[in-house]
Amino acid sequence: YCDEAGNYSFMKNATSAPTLSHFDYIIIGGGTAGCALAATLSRDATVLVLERGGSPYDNPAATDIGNFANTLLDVTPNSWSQLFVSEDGVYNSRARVLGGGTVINAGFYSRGEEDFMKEAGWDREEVEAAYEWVEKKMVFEPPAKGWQSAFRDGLLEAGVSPNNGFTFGHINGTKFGGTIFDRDGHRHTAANLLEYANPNTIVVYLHASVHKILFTTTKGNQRPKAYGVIFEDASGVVHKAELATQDSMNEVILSAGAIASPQLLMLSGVGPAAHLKAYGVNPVILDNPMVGQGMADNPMNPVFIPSPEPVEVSLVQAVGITKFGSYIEGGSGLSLSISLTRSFLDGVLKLVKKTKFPTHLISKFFEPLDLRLNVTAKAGVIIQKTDGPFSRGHLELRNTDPNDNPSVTFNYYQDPEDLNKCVEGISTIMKVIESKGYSKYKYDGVSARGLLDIILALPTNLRARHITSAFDLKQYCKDTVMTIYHYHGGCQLGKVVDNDYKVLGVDALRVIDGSTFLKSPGTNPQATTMMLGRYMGQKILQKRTIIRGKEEEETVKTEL
Ligand SMILES: Cc1cc2nc3c(=O)[nH]c(=O)nc-3n(C[C@H](O)[C@H](O)[C@H](O)COP(=O)(O)OP(=O)(O)OC[C@H]3O[C@@H](n4cnc5c(N)ncnc54)[C@H](O)[C@@H]3O)c2cc1C
Repeated sequence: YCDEAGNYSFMKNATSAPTLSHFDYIIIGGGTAGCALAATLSRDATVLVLERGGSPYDNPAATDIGNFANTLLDVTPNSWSQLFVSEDGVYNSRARVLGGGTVINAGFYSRGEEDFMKEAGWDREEVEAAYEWVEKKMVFEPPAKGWQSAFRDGLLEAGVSPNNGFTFGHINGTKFGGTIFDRDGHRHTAANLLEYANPNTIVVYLHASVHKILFTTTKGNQRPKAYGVIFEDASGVVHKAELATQDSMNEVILSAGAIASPQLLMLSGVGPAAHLKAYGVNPVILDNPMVGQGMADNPMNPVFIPSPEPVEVSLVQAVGITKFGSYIEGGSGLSLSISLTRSFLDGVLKLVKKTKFPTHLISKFFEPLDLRLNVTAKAGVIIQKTDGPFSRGHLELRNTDPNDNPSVTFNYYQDPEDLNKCVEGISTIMKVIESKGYSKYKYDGVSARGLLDIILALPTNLRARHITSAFDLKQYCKDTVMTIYHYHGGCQLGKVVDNDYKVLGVDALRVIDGSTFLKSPGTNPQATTMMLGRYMGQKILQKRTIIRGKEEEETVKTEL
């Protein structure tokens, strides 16, 4: 049921959608969690997936490893990567394509830590089975060539031990993890999980932007209940999809990611009542001040290391899982077009025109550069990611347009513990750079400390630089912070959804995606996000079977 390009027969442009349709489950967002969930639910129910972006199969070269940076920096109006700038002055991106983040990310695949599973209250065996279901379809062992092996050796010399070889598991020490790039550098995405779907019971509409979740209005003490959604196609035509029957099993499920899920809940009337009223959201269905709270983004600080030797093109493969809460990852040989970088940063300038942020670093950066250049960096980049994090912020509406970015504040490094982890992380990176194992990929006489100065001069963000006479790593971490794109929260477990991912205070509505996380799982979250989609899909179907069995029993009894 797919053509040669990989397009599924059940995948259609939303312009062909009827004005009104009915399904057992309506999933908002065909992303990382959404695809896994939809494929699973379709085995025993009718499923509609509404994805605002297009198909990743339309331009296969764009998802190859060599085009990682160019695809991510393409921020033209309908590209797969939607630029946003947080109130912290850090540029960031949101996926806008079937497969979600897995289509534009760095591809590293590593399972979540034990504590994360325990805190979420998940069933261990079913978690294991759900990870395996994902891995069988789209995860590979990376090739571990020259640069990645030298980086691994440097990590071990820097004390991030033991050497745990190749594993998906989250264990302290240094390891190679999985990747969603195959040995030819082709990316496999969450959209591939739809190969598991039942083609007769699932419909995927592309370029279908959901504007609102519809609720039955409350009468007396009755809880509000979701019964459908409104979505707009690429021609601006509005469609409605409703749950097939108003029984207790059918549901609308939000899987629109950590920015859009809290935003859509608010636009549909679920959120802090005063804030919603201020934006004219009507009716307010439920006052829940926790919607949009607990937003977090793990800070990332990079170090670029020009290399005298050629390096392979690699994204994340080796990782150091330190005991002090910093993950050290790296890539090499990234190529990017300077004119695309220019248009990306022009996009940033447009978004921040009227804000407090200084922009001189951006203009200075382009002065010596030829915009026609395509650069393949003979260099490695090593980054530290702070785990957790403890620092948290919030999301607020900026307007009522679901296609626009809401206002997001992450408060990077506000918590001193996060800052300490960064300092230890950067110190470890400096040891890796100075190590014997890494020496082949660093020019003689270049010091790790000197490489940090390069980053201070680059427009890695819009934050002011505070150059002090005595070099201060804490200040360096704050000034050069970037995102590793692992933002999460906004519809957190226990605050907006219960342990079954049902939205508190309303019926027939769940949120299943990264917005429910209390912290970022594992070194990188995509493994656990896809696993969650599969795991919850299975749980929902199990419950459905039990309820249906009971209903059939009741019918037989009544007939007798
Ligand atoms: C550049 C980058 C690099 C990364 N690198 C890695 C990595 O190497 N390893 C790793 O594990 N993780 C990585 N991540 C993080 C990981 O990819 C994300 O955490 C994960 O994909 C989020 O999954 P999700 O299901 O919560 O949201 P998403 O995958 O973003 O899915 C949300 C979907 O909802 C759709 N949507 C939103 N609003 C609407 C609407 N109104 N109507 C209809 N559809 C809508 C979006 O288009 C999107 O497809 C990276 C992310 C990025 C961006």
